[in-house]
Amino acid sequence: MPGSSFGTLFRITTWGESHGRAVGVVLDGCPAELALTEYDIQKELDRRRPGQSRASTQRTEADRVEILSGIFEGKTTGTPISMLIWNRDADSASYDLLRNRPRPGHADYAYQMKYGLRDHRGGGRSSARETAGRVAAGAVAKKLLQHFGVEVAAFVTELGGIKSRTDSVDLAELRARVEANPIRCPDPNAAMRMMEQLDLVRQEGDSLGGMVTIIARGVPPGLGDPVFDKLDADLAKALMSLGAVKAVEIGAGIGCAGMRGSEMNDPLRMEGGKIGFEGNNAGGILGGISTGMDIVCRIAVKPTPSIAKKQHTVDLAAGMDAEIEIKGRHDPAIPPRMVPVAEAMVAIVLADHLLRQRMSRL
Ligand SMILES: Cc1cc2nc3c(=O)[nH]c(=O)nc-3n(C[C@H](O)[C@H](O)[C@H](O)COP(=O)(O)O)c2cc1C
Ligand SMILES: C=C(O[C@@H]1CC(C(=O)O)=C[C@@H](OP(=O)(O)O)[C@H]1O)C(=O)O
Repeated sequence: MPGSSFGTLFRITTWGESHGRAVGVVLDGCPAELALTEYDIQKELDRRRPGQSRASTQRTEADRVEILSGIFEGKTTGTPISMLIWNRDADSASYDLLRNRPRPGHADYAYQMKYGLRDHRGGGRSSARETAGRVAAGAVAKKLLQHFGVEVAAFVTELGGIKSRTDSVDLAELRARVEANPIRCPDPNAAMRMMEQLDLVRQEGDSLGGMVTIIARGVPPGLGDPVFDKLDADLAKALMSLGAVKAVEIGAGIGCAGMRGSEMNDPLRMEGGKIGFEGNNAGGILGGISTGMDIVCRIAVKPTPSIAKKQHTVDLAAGMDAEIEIKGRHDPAIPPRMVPVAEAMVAIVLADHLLRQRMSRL
């Protein structure tokens, strides 16, 4: 189905709606003989699952994965891997009054303009519930990357204007600190202040935005393409394809505009017989191709559009101005929930390019 698939050799198609029976993914192109268990998938889905803290939507879903195909006796078979996650706690009645009233900031109006009709219960395909399929496929990508010594970790670096300091360089330690608090910020002081701010804003019926950083370590040099399917271009598309992401930065990102060449360039040098770089403003990518340095992406995530505060909208059936009060269960801020989802998208792009790179040289 056009618009539902992503990737070239490691290709995913997600399916399902937030208030339909289930959501899921078909992953085609994963090589055979990759050791893979249900637990590998479940542990990533558990990180994404809604309803885990007051920083998240109160919709409670177990999100147990059912693997329908592509795995035999703990290994991938090389055939399409199909995975299903049931919807058990959709509260569709909370959307009854919104049938003809598009939510400001959400996809409702544009979605209706595209298809001419719309299942008004939840965001349908534009709901973040769709990302469960991406995270399931991302878990397979992570397993494949592990085989090549590549790891991916994401964390919240800013929420509601509160910025964090991140000094840890060890990804395992970083990950432990990220999972230690519901904000998923590795700086415990900043995380505490972010949560206080979030509690205040939630009480006012409002929401917050923020920034998420994603690091990929151990990526071999040479992944990507010099034109069009540049690694940074594919990462930007993957991350921008997530709801609420409004900007993607690689390395120095937007800050590069104010720098001089002598500040921006990362000089090369020999380090113990190997070639290295003195800095990483490039974010691990030059000319669309990985350099072997950490790949560093930052995404700007807008405040959750579905807020409890009364807002102006229109009534599409009556053709009149109207007011809207949203009663459903929504994330007061998206960045903490974005962490496993952004990791999954980066892992999928890297897995795709790893497989492509194996075809580009004898
Ligand atoms: C992980 C994640 C969780 C989200 N949670 C919510 C939510 O609870 N309520 C909501 O209205 N939007 C939520 N969104 C954002 C909407 O899905 C998104 O704003 C909508 O699809 C419109 O897309 P756009 O913001 O990119 O224009 C979430 C997005 C992500 C990625
Ligand atoms: C259900 C999830 O998050 C949902 C993301 C979402 C949205 O509009 O993006 C809206 C809410 O869902 P509902 O359709 O029930 O109003 C959130 O609860 C999930 O992530 O699994």
